[in-house]
Amino acid sequence: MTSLHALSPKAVSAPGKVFLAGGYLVLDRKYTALVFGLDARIHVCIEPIRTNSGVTLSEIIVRSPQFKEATWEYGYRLTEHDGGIGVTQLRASHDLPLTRNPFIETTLTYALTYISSNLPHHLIRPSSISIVASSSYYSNRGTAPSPTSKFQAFNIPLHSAHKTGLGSSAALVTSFTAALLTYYLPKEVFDLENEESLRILHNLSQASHCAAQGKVGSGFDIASAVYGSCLYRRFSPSVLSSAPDPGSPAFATELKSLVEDASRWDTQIQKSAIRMPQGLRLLMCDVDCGSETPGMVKKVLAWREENPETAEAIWDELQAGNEALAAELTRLATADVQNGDVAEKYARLREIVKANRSLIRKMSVESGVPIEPPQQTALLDACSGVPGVIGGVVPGAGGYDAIVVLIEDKESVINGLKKLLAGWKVDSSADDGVKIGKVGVLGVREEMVGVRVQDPADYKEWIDV
Ligand SMILES: Nc1ncnc2c1ncn2[C@@H]1O[C@H](COP(=O)(O)OP(=O)(O)O)[C@@H](O)[C@H]1O
Ligand SMILES: C[C@@](O)(CCOP(=O)(O)OP(=O)(O)O)CC(=O)O
Repeated sequence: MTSLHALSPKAVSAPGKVFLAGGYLVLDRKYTALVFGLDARIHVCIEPIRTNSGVTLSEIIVRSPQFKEATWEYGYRLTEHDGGIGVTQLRASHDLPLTRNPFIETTLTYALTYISSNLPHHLIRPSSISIVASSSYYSNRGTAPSPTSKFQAFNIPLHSAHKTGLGSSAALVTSFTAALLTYYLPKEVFDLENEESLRILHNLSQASHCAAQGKVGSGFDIASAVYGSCLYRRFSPSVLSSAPDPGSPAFATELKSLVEDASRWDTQIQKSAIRMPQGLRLLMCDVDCGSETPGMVKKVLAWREENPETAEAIWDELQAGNEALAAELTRLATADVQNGDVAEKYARLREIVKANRSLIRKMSVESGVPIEPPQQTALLDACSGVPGVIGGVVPGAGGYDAIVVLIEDKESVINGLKKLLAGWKVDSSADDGVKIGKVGVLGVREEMVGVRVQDPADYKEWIDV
């Protein structure tokens, strides 16, 4: 094997998501989801390995320098029978426990395998990879290492970090895959400016994310990490449920075919179908109380199977409401409606959000799953009463952990919400006995752009620590 051209540092970032409409529905290809990308991003910087001391020939070191003890070292080798690149975690030091990061390990295995099948006669050279995330992915308090720093250091290990639910694993898998492909493959083969490369990135990231999660979800979070805000129709679950296992004979050839063969994928991603009108924005609020998405999904789907008629009526009505929401946002974004009475301008939008919420509550009550539980109803009603707030919903699977509000993009509106939330208490007398904790405004908003190339120099202070 010969070694490739001189490799220079590369950096990439991918956005987190907020699932505005279509939770549960999107699991069925008949229905679609409205997903917004966020300005909270996960950045991955990759460069040739810096030191030769103690580094064996085929080694990739991954670090997440904002967290304590977050270094993962991997040895890699080409396996026999076309099984792809096998990745083995190495012990960074005898004093440290071996903590695994399945998202990194799996993504590395899939991406290196794909790279090696595109460069069969080249050696994959060792590299050093750093991950840096926007602070809003975690609700822990961090400190900025310098006054100009855009990121914060959290003085805790990653497993103690409290996630805010912006889709860290999907943004990580996408930017990690994109960084590896951009770094190792020549620009003629992979280039993030090119639609075909985005399609490859999407398919490969979906495969890695599913394998790391151990389940096939709808994939909306990878779609928005790659493409940014979009209207999303999922791929058929069979596309990935029959995917080959890493290391099995012919894994490399089958993965290449799965990723590249457009006829195997029936995903539909429409970027032009969703817009955010000028003068409006989304605002996320983190509720200090968790919900387990997989358990809720299981229950909702079981109820739907037992009650097909009732479910179908709700699903169809909600799909129509979600389409109306996308259409109204687009109308407001494109038509000449900038002037005029604000209350009148947003009246229809307000009605649509309200009607969709009542259908989500119906879904909750009928299925017995707390998608919009009474505590969130009270919170959303109160937020909707703040001047300048159009309305709000429980995003994605719903539950107790977050709300998203659509508001007029004015400081006074955010201040009004902050004032309301600062004093927000939910009594424990709700029937389910669940007491939600503090509600905080997350400093994130929608962003239309998906994965993008970054300047590696921007991460210098994190790579040199
Ligand atoms: N900054 C980071 N560095 C390394 N790995 C990360 C980072 N943030 C998230 N991850 C990985 O993603 C996992 C969280 O994924 P998941 O539980 O699916 O949450 P989410 O809903 O945010 O995607 C973590 O356990 C870790 O493996
Ligand atoms: C129920 C769903 O349709 C949407 C879940 O959306 P969330 O945004 O709640 O997801 P997590 O980040 O995994 O908690 C499941 C799916 O589409 O896979």
